[in-house]
Amino acid sequence: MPTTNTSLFTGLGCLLVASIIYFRKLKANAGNKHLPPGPKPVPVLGNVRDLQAKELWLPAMNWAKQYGELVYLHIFGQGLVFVNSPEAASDLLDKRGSIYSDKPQFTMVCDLCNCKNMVAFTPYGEQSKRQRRLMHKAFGLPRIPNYYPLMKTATTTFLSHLVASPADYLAHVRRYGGSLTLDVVYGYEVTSNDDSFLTMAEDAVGVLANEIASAGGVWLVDLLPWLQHIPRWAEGLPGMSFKRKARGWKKQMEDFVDGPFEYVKNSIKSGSSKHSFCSTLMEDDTVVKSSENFEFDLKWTANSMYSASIDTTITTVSHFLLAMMDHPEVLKKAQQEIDAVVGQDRLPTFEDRASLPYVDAILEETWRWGVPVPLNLPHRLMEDDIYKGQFIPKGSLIFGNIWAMCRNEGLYPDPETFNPERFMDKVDDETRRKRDPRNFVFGFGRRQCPGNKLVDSSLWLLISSMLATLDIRKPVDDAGNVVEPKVVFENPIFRTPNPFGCDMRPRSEKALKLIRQHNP
Ligand code: HEM
Repeated sequence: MPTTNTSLFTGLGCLLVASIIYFRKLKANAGNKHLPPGPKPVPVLGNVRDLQAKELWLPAMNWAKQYGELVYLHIFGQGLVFVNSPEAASDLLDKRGSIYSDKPQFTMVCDLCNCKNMVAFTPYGEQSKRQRRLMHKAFGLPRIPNYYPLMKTATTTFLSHLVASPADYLAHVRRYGGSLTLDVVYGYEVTSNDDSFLTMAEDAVGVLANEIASAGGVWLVDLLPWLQHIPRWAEGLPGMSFKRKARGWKKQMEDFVDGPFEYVKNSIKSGSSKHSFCSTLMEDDTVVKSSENFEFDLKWTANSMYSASIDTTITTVSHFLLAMMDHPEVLKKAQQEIDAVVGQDRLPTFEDRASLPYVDAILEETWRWGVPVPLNLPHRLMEDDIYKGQFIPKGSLIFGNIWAMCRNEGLYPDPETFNPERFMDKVDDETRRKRDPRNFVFGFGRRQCPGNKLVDSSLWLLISSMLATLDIRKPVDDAGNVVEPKVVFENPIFRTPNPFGCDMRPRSEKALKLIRQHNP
């Protein structure tokens, strides 16, 4: 047998032995306690064959229907728990947050690619709490109106780019998401679609979601962490190229973290800085003095917000466009509401929001129907736990099954249909609160998305302005036939559709004038 294969087989052999030991230990710990039900595993490998990288939320939904509110699987002894009901998510991830708020420390992403200080990966403890405090300071509800002017500029710039080159709509959405966050977080103004920070972010976020975290983010080195120490010569062996890849990605991630932060520091030094998350906190002496880790925390926190906002924004806007193309009657009804409340001589503003309930219902239904992060980002259980008589072992990865919650027929009858009317029904406050998809789509407990209030405002302004000024239709080919958008999901974490065709144009001369008036 050639040496290359010998090494691979030795590695797999060790994995097998390690898994047997681990699984026996797990069984011993479980004793006669009952794990939650789930698909039947095979010895040692566990449920490897049940898992798939693409659209895992679809089988996860079937498991939820078959087994109930908690489902347990394992791969090589590593427990995976799917939490399928809002009640269980609240009981475990919210109320028992002190043990359900850790994050898995995968060797590939955290150590080899050095992403361990990005907020979504930091273990639950002092550092994650410090970082979340910084974000809360800048993005808590009372601070959101400070960002309204930036949101307005980003929205009107987006509309004017869109009418100038509608075919490039996806590039404009990317620029919208990236430039708004660059401005809000670093005070940096993007001036073109190929801006260097924007491109850097797009590449780095793409590598993170599609390469480092592909196949759910689990690499052989995550299961056998000692493999991270293989010598350079071994990197050419089959299955061992991860270390060479990680070196390149680590440099890319560090440049992505350092570049925009250096920009803020230099602009503060030269006196040219704009108001932003970083500049506000850097110039606040009380904050600086209160923590010796301040600059480090700030640099990584700023980057985390930047990286977390781009794919999620693109995903949400994509679902909005798909919904509008499929439901012209919804678009029309929203335009009638806007025309009645706002008129056609100006764009909607935040003061109009309370008078535009149908537009709000469209945003809510877009979150619910689109589900940007269907299985949440996994949390890690820090201690053995028991829930309704079921044993959940310490170290299990906990997936909030947001997809199943947003497709819950009790909360949302006919859940596959995009139907904003469901949020227009007169219901009591308690029912309204329970059915608000924002309870789910931003995750849970102490790791819940810290950008949720910001994005609820920024995307409201974006979609209300699009509804006010644009017609959004399925494209038509040269022969006049409607081209159905091809909707394909390949990303393992975000439910981002692959690019699809969409025909957007000003709905009237007046609308075009309005758009041009803001960005001549
Ligand atoms: C467009 C809509 C967005 C959606 C649907 C979304 C959704 C999520 C979800 C599901 C999580 C995981 C929560 C958990 O682990 O329980 C998360 C985490 C996070 N999000 Fe968002 N997000 C969005 C936009 C944003 C924006 C605009 C920012 C920043 C300005 C942001 C910053 C973060 C950060 C830093 C984390 C990690 C939090 C932690 O682990 O402690 N997100 N987001």
